Amino acid sequence: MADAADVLDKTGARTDDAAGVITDARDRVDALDDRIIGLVQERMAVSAVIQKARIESGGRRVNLSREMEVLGRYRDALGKPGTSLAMTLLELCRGRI
Ligand SMILES: O=C(O)C(=O)C[C@]1(C(=O)O)C=C[C@@H](O)C=C1
Repeated sequence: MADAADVLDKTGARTDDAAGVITDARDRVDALDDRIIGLVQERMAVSAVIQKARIESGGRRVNLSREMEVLGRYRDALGKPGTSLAMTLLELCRGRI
């Protein structure tokens, strides 16, 4: 059975109140991460539809001008780390180039 010391240790909190806040908020973070992962998987599937249509029409998998637009949206919304996030998303969606 987890005693109070275990709970405090797991959360890094130094009081029971703080440990309760952290435990509840971590549940919300986990739920958000589940949704984010689901959205990323959905984005990968939609991106695959686009790439397949373009390749089957004789075009290339990658469209750099569109990637610049995507990078710009994330940078405008989230700053420099947004650019890194968008680059990771693009790599997930179209593979490494
Ligand atoms: O929008 C496109 O044309 C896509 O192919 C989708 C996408 C993306 O995942 O955002 C993927 C590869 C391209 O290089 C550009 C963008």
